[in-house]
Amino acid sequence: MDNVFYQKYRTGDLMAHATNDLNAIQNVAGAGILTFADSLITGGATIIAMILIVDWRLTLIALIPLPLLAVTSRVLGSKLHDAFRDSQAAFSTINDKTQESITGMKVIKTFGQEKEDIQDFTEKIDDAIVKNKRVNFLDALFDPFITLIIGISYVLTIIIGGKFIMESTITIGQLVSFISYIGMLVWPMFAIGRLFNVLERGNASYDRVNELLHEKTHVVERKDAIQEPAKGKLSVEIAEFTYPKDEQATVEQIKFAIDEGDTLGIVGKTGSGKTTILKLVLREYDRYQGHISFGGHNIKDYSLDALMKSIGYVPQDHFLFSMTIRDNIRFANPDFTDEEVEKAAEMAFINNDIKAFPNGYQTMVGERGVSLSGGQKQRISIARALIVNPELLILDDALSAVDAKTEEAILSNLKTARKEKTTIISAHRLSSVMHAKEIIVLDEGKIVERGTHQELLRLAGWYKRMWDKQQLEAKIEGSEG
Ligand SMILES: Nc1ncnc2c1ncn2[C@@H]1O[C@H](COP(=O)(O)OP(=O)(O)OP(=O)(O)O)[C@@H](O)[C@H]1O
Repeated sequence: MDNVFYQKYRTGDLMAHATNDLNAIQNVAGAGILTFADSLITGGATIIAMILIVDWRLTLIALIPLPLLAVTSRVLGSKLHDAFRDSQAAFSTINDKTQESITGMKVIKTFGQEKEDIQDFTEKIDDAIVKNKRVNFLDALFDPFITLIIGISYVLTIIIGGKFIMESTITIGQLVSFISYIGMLVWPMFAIGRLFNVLERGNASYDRVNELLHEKTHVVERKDAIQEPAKGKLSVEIAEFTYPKDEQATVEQIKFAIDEGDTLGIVGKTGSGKTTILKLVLREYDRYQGHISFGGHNIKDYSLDALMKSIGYVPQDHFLFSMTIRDNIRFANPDFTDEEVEKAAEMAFINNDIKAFPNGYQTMVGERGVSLSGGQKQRISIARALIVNPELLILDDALSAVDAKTEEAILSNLKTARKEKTTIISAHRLSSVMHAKEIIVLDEGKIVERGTHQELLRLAGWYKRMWDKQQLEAKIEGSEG
Protein backbone atom coordinates (compact mmCIF):
# COMPACT_ATOMS: atom_id res chain seq x y z
CA MET A 1 0.00 0.00 0.00
CA ASP A 2 1.04 3.56 -0.57
CA ASN A 3 1.75 6.37 1.89
CA VAL A 4 -1.81 7.66 1.80
CA PHE A 5 -2.99 4.33 3.25
CA TYR A 6 -0.48 4.42 6.12
CA GLN A 7 -1.45 7.98 6.88
CA LYS A 8 -5.13 6.97 7.07
CA TYR A 9 -4.71 3.80 9.17
CA ARG A 10 -2.63 4.05 12.29
CA THR A 11 -0.41 1.23 13.56
CA GLY A 12 -2.61 0.25 16.51
CA ASP A 13 -5.69 0.24 14.29
CA LEU A 14 -4.05 -2.09 11.76
CA MET A 15 -2.92 -4.37 14.57
CA ALA A 16 -6.47 -4.50 15.98
CA HIS A 17 -7.73 -5.54 12.56
CA ALA A 18 -5.10 -8.25 12.37
CA THR A 19 -5.83 -9.66 15.84
CA ASN A 20 -9.30 -9.03 17.32
CA ASP A 21 -11.21 -8.78 14.04
CA LEU A 22 -9.61 -11.82 12.51
CA ASN A 23 -10.39 -13.74 15.73
CA ALA A 24 -14.07 -12.88 15.40
CA ILE A 25 -14.08 -14.01 11.76
CA GLN A 26 -12.20 -17.18 12.69
CA ASN A 27 -14.90 -17.95 15.28
CA VAL A 28 -17.56 -17.97 12.55
CA ALA A 29 -15.51 -20.36 10.46
CA GLY A 30 -14.83 -22.66 13.41
CA ALA A 31 -17.29 -22.68 16.30
CA GLY A 32 -19.99 -20.97 14.19
CA ILE A 33 -20.16 -23.59 11.48
CA LEU A 34 -19.88 -26.41 14.01
CA THR A 35 -22.80 -25.03 16.02
CA PHE A 36 -24.82 -24.57 12.84
CA ALA A 37 -24.26 -28.16 11.70
CA ASP A 38 -24.93 -29.48 15.18
CA SER A 39 -28.19 -27.57 15.64
CA LEU A 40 -29.38 -28.45 12.14
CA ILE A 41 -28.73 -32.19 12.53
CA THR A 42 -29.95 -32.61 16.13
CA GLY A 43 -32.93 -30.25 15.64
CA GLY A 44 -33.88 -31.74 12.26
CA ALA A 45 -33.67 -35.35 13.50
CA THR A 46 -35.76 -34.54 16.61
CA ILE A 47 -38.48 -32.78 14.58
CA ILE A 48 -38.65 -35.67 12.09
CA ALA A 49 -38.96 -38.14 14.99
CA MET A 50 -41.74 -35.99 16.53
CA ILE A 51 -43.69 -36.04 13.26
CA LEU A 52 -43.20 -39.71 12.49
CA ILE A 53 -43.42 -41.25 15.98
CA VAL A 54 -45.96 -39.01 17.74
CA ASP A 55 -48.23 -36.65 15.83
CA TRP A 56 -47.60 -34.11 13.07
CA ARG A 57 -50.31 -31.69 14.32
CA LEU A 58 -48.84 -31.60 17.80
CA THR A 59 -45.40 -31.04 16.24
CA LEU A 60 -46.71 -28.05 14.30
CA ILE A 61 -48.20 -26.57 17.45
CA ALA A 62 -44.98 -27.11 19.38
CA LEU A 63 -43.11 -25.30 16.62
CA ILE A 64 -45.50 -22.28 16.50
CA PRO A 65 -43.15 -20.17 18.68
CA LEU A 66 -40.21 -20.87 16.33
CA PRO A 67 -40.78 -17.79 14.11
CA LEU A 68 -40.49 -15.81 17.34
CA LEU A 69 -36.99 -17.22 17.66
CA ALA A 70 -36.16 -16.03 14.15
CA VAL A 71 -37.50 -12.52 14.85
CA THR A 72 -35.71 -12.26 18.20
CA SER A 73 -32.42 -13.47 16.77
CA ARG A 74 -32.74 -11.02 13.87
CA VAL A 75 -33.52 -7.99 16.05
CA LEU A 76 -30.96 -8.80 18.74
CA GLY A 77 -28.44 -9.83 16.08
CA SER A 78 -28.62 -6.52 14.24
CA LYS A 79 -28.23 -4.56 17.50
CA LEU A 80 -25.32 -6.82 18.45
CA HIS A 81 -23.72 -6.18 15.05
CA ASP A 82 -23.66 -2.41 15.64
CA ALA A 83 -22.58 -2.75 19.26
CA PHE A 84 -19.75 -5.12 18.37
CA ARG A 85 -18.57 -2.82 15.57
CA ASP A 86 -18.39 0.05 18.07
CA SER A 87 -16.55 -2.09 20.61
CA GLN A 88 -14.00 -3.19 17.99
CA ALA A 89 -13.46 0.46 16.99
CA ALA A 90 -12.92 1.29 20.68
CA PHE A 91 -10.37 -1.51 20.87
CA SER A 92 -8.57 -0.02 17.84
CA THR A 93 -8.42 3.33 19.63
CA ILE A 94 -6.94 1.71 22.75
CA ASN A 95 -4.38 -0.08 20.62
CA ASP A 96 -3.40 3.19 18.94
CA LYS A 97 -3.12 4.97 22.25
CA THR A 98 -0.99 2.20 23.77
CA GLN A 99 1.32 2.05 20.80
CA GLU A 100 1.78 5.83 20.75
CA SER A 101 2.27 6.09 24.52
CA ILE A 102 4.95 3.41 24.60
CA THR A 103 6.75 4.73 21.51
CA GLY A 104 6.58 8.28 22.79
CA MET A 105 7.35 7.39 26.40
CA LYS A 106 10.55 9.45 26.50
CA VAL A 107 8.75 12.57 25.29
CA ILE A 108 5.85 12.01 27.69
CA LYS A 109 8.27 11.73 30.62
CA THR A 110 10.41 14.67 29.52
CA PHE A 111 7.38 16.92 29.44
CA GLY A 112 5.97 15.47 32.67
CA GLN A 113 2.80 14.36 30.93
CA GLU A 114 2.45 10.94 32.61
CA LYS A 115 -0.68 11.87 34.57
CA GLU A 116 -2.36 13.39 31.53
CA ASP A 117 -1.45 10.38 29.45
CA ILE A 118 -2.84 7.98 32.05
CA GLN A 119 -6.00 10.12 32.25
CA ASP A 120 -6.40 9.99 28.47
CA PHE A 121 -5.77 6.23 28.48
CA THR A 122 -8.32 5.73 31.28
CA GLU A 123 -10.96 7.68 29.34
CA LYS A 124 -10.41 5.49 26.31
CA ILE A 125 -10.58 2.32 28.43
CA ASP A 126 -13.79 3.56 30.10
CA ASP A 127 -15.33 4.17 26.69
CA ALA A 128 -14.33 0.66 25.58
CA ILE A 129 -15.83 -0.80 28.78
CA VAL A 130 -19.17 0.95 28.14
CA LYS A 131 -19.22 -0.38 24.57
CA ASN A 132 -18.25 -3.88 25.65
CA LYS A 133 -20.90 -3.87 28.37
CA ARG A 134 -23.52 -3.17 25.71
CA VAL A 135 -22.22 -6.09 23.64
CA ASN A 136 -22.42 -8.37 26.67
CA PHE A 137 -25.87 -7.08 27.63
CA LEU A 138 -27.22 -7.92 24.17
CA ASP A 139 -25.36 -11.21 24.28
CA ALA A 140 -26.99 -12.07 27.61
CA LEU A 141 -30.49 -11.35 26.26
CA PHE A 142 -30.35 -14.26 23.81
CA ASP A 143 -30.65 -17.08 26.38
CA PRO A 144 -33.65 -15.72 28.38
CA PHE A 145 -35.54 -15.07 25.12
CA ILE A 146 -34.87 -18.61 23.92
CA THR A 147 -35.88 -20.04 27.31
CA LEU A 148 -39.14 -18.09 27.04
CA ILE A 149 -39.81 -19.43 23.55
CA ILE A 150 -39.16 -23.00 24.71
CA GLY A 151 -41.46 -22.40 27.68
CA ILE A 152 -44.24 -21.31 25.31
CA SER A 153 -43.69 -24.52 23.32
CA TYR A 154 -44.09 -26.62 26.49
CA VAL A 155 -47.26 -24.81 27.55
CA LEU A 156 -48.86 -25.10 24.08
CA THR A 157 -47.91 -28.77 23.90
CA ILE A 158 -49.39 -29.58 27.30
CA ILE A 159 -52.66 -27.71 26.60
CA ILE A 160 -53.20 -29.03 23.07
CA GLY A 161 -51.70 -32.47 23.90
CA GLY A 162 -54.12 -32.75 26.87
CA LYS A 163 -56.98 -31.99 24.48
CA PHE A 164 -55.74 -34.69 22.06
CA ILE A 165 -55.62 -37.23 24.92
CA MET A 166 -59.19 -36.39 25.90
CA GLU A 167 -60.18 -36.89 22.27
CA SER A 168 -58.13 -40.13 22.31
CA THR A 169 -56.11 -38.94 19.34
CA ILE A 170 -52.86 -39.69 21.19
CA THR A 171 -51.99 -41.71 24.29
CA ILE A 172 -50.54 -40.36 27.54
CA GLY A 173 -47.33 -42.23 26.75
CA GLN A 174 -47.07 -40.43 23.41
CA LEU A 175 -47.50 -37.03 25.10
CA VAL A 176 -44.79 -37.86 27.64
CA SER A 177 -42.36 -38.93 24.92
CA PHE A 178 -43.32 -35.83 22.89
CA ILE A 179 -42.44 -33.61 25.86
CA SER A 180 -39.05 -35.28 26.16
CA TYR A 181 -38.54 -34.61 22.43
CA ILE A 182 -39.12 -30.93 23.12
CA GLY A 183 -36.45 -31.24 25.78
CA MET A 184 -34.13 -32.44 23.04
CA LEU A 185 -34.92 -29.30 21.03
CA VAL A 186 -33.62 -27.06 23.83
CA TRP A 187 -29.97 -27.33 22.83
CA PRO A 188 -30.51 -26.75 19.07
CA MET A 189 -32.54 -23.63 19.90
CA PHE A 190 -29.84 -22.25 22.17
CA ALA A 191 -27.34 -23.16 19.49
CA ILE A 192 -29.23 -21.09 16.90
CA GLY A 193 -29.12 -18.12 19.28
CA ARG A 194 -25.39 -18.59 19.80
CA LEU A 195 -24.90 -18.98 16.09
CA PHE A 196 -26.52 -15.60 15.44
CA ASN A 197 -24.32 -14.14 18.14
CA VAL A 198 -21.11 -15.46 16.61
CA LEU A 199 -22.29 -14.62 13.09
CA GLU A 200 -23.10 -11.01 13.88
CA ARG A 201 -19.77 -10.48 15.64
CA GLY A 202 -17.96 -12.04 12.70
CA ASN A 203 -20.02 -9.98 10.29
CA ALA A 204 -19.15 -6.70 12.05
CA SER A 205 -15.47 -7.62 11.99
CA TYR A 206 -15.69 -8.79 8.40
CA ASP A 207 -17.08 -5.36 7.41
CA ARG A 208 -14.09 -3.70 9.07
CA VAL A 209 -11.54 -6.04 7.48
CA ASN A 210 -13.28 -5.83 4.13
CA GLU A 211 -13.08 -2.06 4.16
CA LEU A 212 -9.34 -2.40 4.68
CA LEU A 213 -8.97 -4.99 1.93
CA HIS A 214 -10.84 -2.78 -0.52
CA GLU A 215 -8.47 0.13 -0.06
CA LYS A 216 -6.63 0.76 -3.29
CA THR A 217 -3.06 1.88 -3.62
CA HIS A 218 -2.62 4.90 -5.85
CA VAL A 219 0.80 3.77 -6.94
CA VAL A 220 0.11 0.99 -9.41
CA GLU A 221 2.64 -0.89 -11.50
CA ARG A 222 2.05 -1.10 -15.24
CA LYS A 223 1.38 -4.60 -16.56
CA ASP A 224 4.34 -4.59 -18.95
CA ALA A 225 6.58 -2.63 -16.56
CA ILE A 226 10.33 -2.52 -17.19
CA GLN A 227 12.05 -5.06 -14.93
CA GLU A 228 15.60 -3.82 -15.55
CA PRO A 229 16.80 -1.45 -12.81
CA ALA A 230 16.79 2.21 -13.89
CA LYS A 231 20.12 3.74 -14.89
CA GLY A 232 21.16 6.99 -16.52
CA LYS A 233 20.05 10.59 -16.56
CA LEU A 234 17.41 11.70 -14.06
CA SER A 235 15.10 14.38 -15.33
CA VAL A 236 12.40 15.94 -13.16
CA GLU A 237 9.67 18.26 -14.43
CA ILE A 238 6.86 18.82 -11.97
CA ALA A 239 4.34 21.46 -12.99
CA GLU A 240 2.39 21.00 -9.77
CA PHE A 241 1.97 18.55 -6.90
CA THR A 242 -0.60 18.77 -4.14
CA TYR A 243 -0.75 16.30 -1.24
CA PRO A 244 -4.00 14.30 -1.15
CA LYS A 245 -6.65 16.24 0.81
CA ASP A 246 -4.57 19.44 0.65
CA GLU A 247 -5.89 22.32 -1.39
CA GLN A 248 -2.77 24.29 -2.09
CA ALA A 249 0.05 22.95 -4.24
CA THR A 250 3.13 21.98 -2.19
CA VAL A 251 5.62 22.18 -5.07
CA GLU A 252 5.28 23.96 -8.42
CA GLN A 253 7.34 24.53 -11.54
CA ILE A 254 10.19 22.25 -10.48
CA LYS A 255 12.55 21.45 -13.30
CA PHE A 256 16.01 19.92 -13.12
CA ALA A 257 18.09 17.21 -14.72
CA ILE A 258 21.09 15.30 -13.38
CA ASP A 259 23.46 13.46 -15.67
CA GLU A 260 24.82 10.12 -14.56
CA GLY A 261 27.70 10.69 -12.17
CA ASP A 262 26.62 14.20 -11.14
CA THR A 263 25.41 15.52 -7.82
CA LEU A 264 22.45 17.81 -7.23
CA GLY A 265 22.01 19.83 -4.06
CA ILE A 266 18.58 20.88 -2.80
CA VAL A 267 18.43 23.56 -0.12
CA GLY A 268 15.81 25.90 1.27
CA LYS A 269 13.93 26.86 4.41
CA THR A 270 12.15 24.16 6.42
CA GLY A 271 8.88 23.22 4.79
CA SER A 272 9.98 24.59 1.42
CA GLY A 273 9.32 21.21 -0.28
CA LYS A 274 12.73 19.50 -0.40
CA THR A 275 11.55 16.15 0.98
CA THR A 276 8.39 16.35 -1.14
CA ILE A 277 10.42 16.42 -4.37
CA LEU A 278 12.45 13.43 -3.15
CA LYS A 279 9.25 11.53 -2.33
CA LEU A 280 8.06 12.08 -5.88
CA VAL A 281 11.35 10.74 -7.27
CA LEU A 282 10.90 7.72 -4.97
CA ARG A 283 7.41 7.29 -6.46
CA GLU A 284 5.68 7.54 -3.11
CA TYR A 285 2.97 9.60 -4.83
CA ASP A 286 1.84 9.23 -8.41
CA ARG A 287 -0.66 12.01 -8.79
CA TYR A 288 1.15 15.10 -9.97
CA GLN A 289 1.24 17.15 -13.11
CA GLY A 290 4.55 16.56 -14.75
CA HIS A 291 7.02 13.96 -15.73
CA ILE A 292 9.94 12.30 -13.98
CA SER A 293 12.22 10.16 -16.11
CA PHE A 294 15.16 8.02 -15.12
CA GLY A 295 17.40 6.50 -17.78
CA GLY A 296 15.12 7.78 -20.56
CA HIS A 297 11.92 6.18 -19.22
CA ASN A 298 9.18 7.61 -17.07
CA ILE A 299 9.65 6.28 -13.52
CA LYS A 300 6.03 5.02 -13.73
CA ASP A 301 7.13 2.65 -16.54
CA TYR A 302 9.43 0.69 -14.23
CA SER A 303 8.27 -2.02 -11.86
CA LEU A 304 8.52 -0.68 -8.31
CA ASP A 305 11.18 -3.26 -7.56
CA ALA A 306 13.30 -2.19 -10.53
CA LEU A 307 13.04 1.48 -9.57
CA MET A 308 13.82 0.84 -5.91
CA LYS A 309 16.81 -1.35 -6.83
CA SER A 310 18.36 1.72 -8.46
CA ILE A 311 17.81 4.03 -5.53
CA GLY A 312 19.52 4.20 -2.16
CA TYR A 313 17.60 6.42 0.22
CA VAL A 314 18.64 7.84 3.56
CA PRO A 315 15.53 9.46 5.04
CA GLN A 316 15.45 12.35 7.46
CA ASP A 317 13.98 10.20 10.23
CA HIS A 318 16.26 7.19 10.05
CA PHE A 319 14.89 3.91 11.32
CA LEU A 320 17.03 1.01 12.45
CA PHE A 321 15.71 -2.47 13.16
CA SER A 322 16.17 -4.49 16.36
CA MET A 323 18.96 -6.59 14.92
CA THR A 324 22.75 -6.44 14.89
CA ILE A 325 24.56 -3.47 13.36
CA ARG A 326 25.91 -5.80 10.68
CA ASP A 327 22.42 -6.97 9.70
CA ASN A 328 21.15 -3.40 9.73
CA ILE A 329 23.84 -2.36 7.27
CA ARG A 330 23.28 -5.32 4.96
CA PHE A 331 19.51 -5.02 5.27
CA ALA A 332 19.01 -4.85 1.49
CA ASN A 333 20.75 -8.16 1.01
CA PRO A 334 21.88 -10.49 3.81
CA ASP A 335 24.43 -12.07 1.46
CA PHE A 336 26.78 -9.09 1.63
CA THR A 337 30.09 -10.21 3.09
CA ASP A 338 31.62 -8.82 6.28
CA GLU A 339 34.23 -7.00 4.15
CA GLU A 340 31.50 -5.30 2.13
CA VAL A 341 29.70 -4.28 5.31
CA GLU A 342 32.89 -2.81 6.74
CA LYS A 343 33.69 -1.01 3.50
CA ALA A 344 30.27 0.65 3.51
CA ALA A 345 30.71 1.56 7.19
CA GLU A 346 34.14 3.00 6.39
CA MET A 347 32.62 5.21 3.67
CA ALA A 348 29.94 6.38 6.08
CA PHE A 349 32.69 7.11 8.63
CA ILE A 350 31.18 4.84 11.28
CA ASN A 351 33.59 1.89 11.12
CA ASN A 352 35.72 3.06 14.05
CA ASP A 353 32.70 3.79 16.24
CA ILE A 354 31.31 0.30 15.60
CA LYS A 355 34.65 -1.39 16.27
CA ALA A 356 34.86 0.46 19.60
CA PHE A 357 31.66 -1.25 20.83
CA PRO A 358 32.41 -4.37 22.95
CA ASN A 359 30.52 -6.57 20.48
CA GLY A 360 31.55 -4.66 17.35
CA TYR A 361 29.37 -5.40 14.36
CA GLN A 362 27.44 -7.99 16.40
CA THR A 363 26.10 -5.26 18.70
CA MET A 364 22.32 -5.35 18.89
CA VAL A 365 20.53 -2.14 17.95
CA GLY A 366 17.24 -0.90 19.36
CA GLU A 367 15.17 -2.03 22.28
CA ARG A 368 17.28 -5.08 23.07
CA GLY A 369 20.65 -3.47 22.38
CA VAL A 370 22.73 -0.35 22.75
CA SER A 371 21.38 3.13 22.50
CA LEU A 372 23.17 4.71 19.59
CA SER A 373 23.68 8.45 19.29
CA GLY A 374 21.73 10.34 16.64
CA GLY A 375 24.85 10.79 14.53
CA GLN A 376 25.75 7.09 14.80
CA LYS A 377 22.27 6.03 13.73
CA GLN A 378 22.41 8.45 10.85
CA ARG A 379 25.76 7.11 9.64
CA ILE A 380 24.57 3.48 9.92
CA SER A 381 21.59 4.48 7.73
CA ILE A 382 24.03 5.99 5.24
CA ALA A 383 26.13 2.80 5.23
CA ARG A 384 22.94 0.78 4.66
CA ALA A 385 22.23 2.84 1.54
CA LEU A 386 25.85 2.88 0.33
CA ILE A 387 26.42 -0.87 0.51
CA VAL A 388 24.12 -1.48 -2.47
CA ASN A 389 26.09 1.08 -4.48
CA PRO A 390 22.87 2.51 -5.94
CA GLU A 391 22.60 4.28 -9.28
CA LEU A 392 20.93 7.14 -7.46
CA LEU A 393 21.74 7.96 -3.85
CA ILE A 394 19.34 10.28 -2.06
CA LEU A 395 20.49 11.86 1.18
CA ASP A 396 17.60 13.72 2.78
CA ASP A 397 19.17 15.94 5.39
CA ALA A 398 21.17 12.83 6.23
CA LEU A 399 24.23 14.64 7.54
CA SER A 400 22.40 16.89 9.99
CA ALA A 401 23.52 15.00 13.11
CA VAL A 402 27.24 14.76 12.29
CA ASP A 403 29.85 17.45 12.92
CA ALA A 404 31.42 19.46 10.13
CA LYS A 405 34.62 17.38 10.02
CA THR A 406 32.77 14.06 9.78
CA GLU A 407 30.50 15.55 7.13
CA GLU A 408 33.53 16.59 5.09
CA ALA A 409 35.04 13.11 5.36
CA ILE A 410 31.81 11.38 4.32
CA LEU A 411 31.31 13.74 1.37
CA SER A 412 34.88 13.21 0.20
CA ASN A 413 34.41 9.40 0.43
CA LEU A 414 31.22 9.70 -1.61
CA LYS A 415 32.97 11.79 -4.22
CA THR A 416 35.65 9.17 -4.77
CA ALA A 417 33.46 6.10 -4.56
CA ARG A 418 30.51 7.44 -6.54
CA LYS A 419 32.23 9.06 -9.52
CA GLU A 420 30.00 7.21 -11.99
CA LYS A 421 26.80 7.39 -9.97
CA THR A 422 24.20 10.06 -9.35
CA THR A 423 23.60 11.66 -5.96
CA ILE A 424 20.97 14.04 -4.62
CA ILE A 425 21.72 15.76 -1.35
CA SER A 426 19.07 17.76 0.44
CA ALA A 427 20.43 19.72 3.37
CA HIS A 428 20.17 22.68 5.70
CA ARG A 429 23.92 22.96 6.10
CA LEU A 430 25.11 24.45 2.82
CA SER A 431 28.57 22.92 3.13
CA SER A 432 26.85 19.56 2.37
CA VAL A 433 25.96 20.68 -1.13
CA MET A 434 28.68 23.18 -2.02
CA HIS A 435 30.50 20.71 -4.30
CA ALA A 436 27.37 19.72 -6.21
CA LYS A 437 27.22 20.22 -9.97
CA GLU A 438 24.02 22.19 -9.50
CA ILE A 439 22.25 23.49 -6.43
CA ILE A 440 18.58 24.46 -6.40
CA VAL A 441 17.18 26.75 -3.74
CA LEU A 442 13.52 26.24 -2.87
CA ASP A 443 11.09 28.63 -1.28
CA GLU A 444 7.43 27.76 -0.76
CA GLY A 445 7.68 24.91 -3.22
CA LYS A 446 9.27 26.88 -6.06
CA ILE A 447 12.85 27.14 -7.29
CA VAL A 448 13.98 30.66 -6.47
CA GLU A 449 17.72 30.38 -7.14
CA ARG A 450 19.86 27.85 -8.95
CA GLY A 451 23.44 27.33 -10.06
CA THR A 452 26.80 26.19 -8.74
CA HIS A 453 28.05 27.25 -5.33
CA GLN A 454 30.08 30.10 -6.85
CA GLU A 455 27.23 31.27 -9.08
CA LEU A 456 24.83 31.31 -6.14
CA LEU A 457 27.27 33.31 -4.04
CA ARG A 458 27.52 35.86 -6.88
CA LEU A 459 23.71 36.06 -7.03
CA ALA A 460 23.82 37.52 -3.51
CA GLY A 461 20.40 36.12 -2.59
CA TRP A 462 19.14 33.70 0.10
CA TYR A 463 21.97 31.23 -0.54
CA LYS A 464 24.66 33.87 -0.04
CA ARG A 465 23.01 35.19 3.13
CA MET A 466 22.70 31.68 4.56
CA TRP A 467 26.26 30.81 3.55
CA ASP A 468 27.66 33.88 5.32
CA LYS A 469 25.58 33.16 8.41
CA GLN A 470 26.62 29.51 8.57
CA GLN A 471 30.29 30.38 8.00
CA LEU A 472 30.13 32.82 10.88
CA GLU A 473 28.48 30.22 13.13
CA ALA A 474 31.12 27.66 12.17
CA LYS A 475 33.87 30.16 13.04
CA ILE A 476 32.33 30.90 16.43
CA GLU A 477 31.88 27.18 17.15
CA GLY A 478 35.47 26.55 16.00
CA SER A 479 36.92 29.21 18.27
CA GLU A 480 34.82 27.95 21.20
CA GLY A 481 35.91 24.34 20.58
N1 LIG B 1 2.07 13.79 3.91
C1 LIG B 1 1.80 15.08 3.86
N2 LIG B 1 0.54 15.52 3.69
C2 LIG B 1 0.26 16.84 3.62
N3 LIG B 1 1.19 17.81 3.67
C3 LIG B 1 2.47 17.46 3.83
C4 LIG B 1 2.84 16.07 3.93
N4 LIG B 1 4.19 16.00 4.08
C5 LIG B 1 4.63 17.29 4.07
N5 LIG B 1 3.61 18.16 3.92
C6 LIG B 1 3.71 19.63 3.84
O1 LIG B 1 4.43 19.96 2.66
C7 LIG B 1 5.30 21.06 2.90
C8 LIG B 1 6.70 20.72 2.45
O2 LIG B 1 7.21 19.70 3.28
P1 LIG B 1 8.63 19.03 3.06
O3 LIG B 1 8.76 17.93 4.05
O4 LIG B 1 8.78 18.71 1.64
O5 LIG B 1 9.59 20.22 3.44
P2 LIG B 1 11.17 20.23 3.60
O6 LIG B 1 11.67 21.35 2.78
O7 LIG B 1 11.75 18.89 3.37
O8 LIG B 1 11.28 20.63 5.14
P3 LIG B 1 12.45 20.27 6.18
O9 LIG B 1 13.65 21.02 5.75
O10 LIG B 1 11.89 20.79 7.47
O11 LIG B 1 12.60 18.80 6.16
C9 LIG B 1 5.17 21.41 4.38
O12 LIG B 1 4.35 22.54 4.47
C10 LIG B 1 4.51 20.20 4.99
O13 LIG B 1 3.65 20.60 6.02
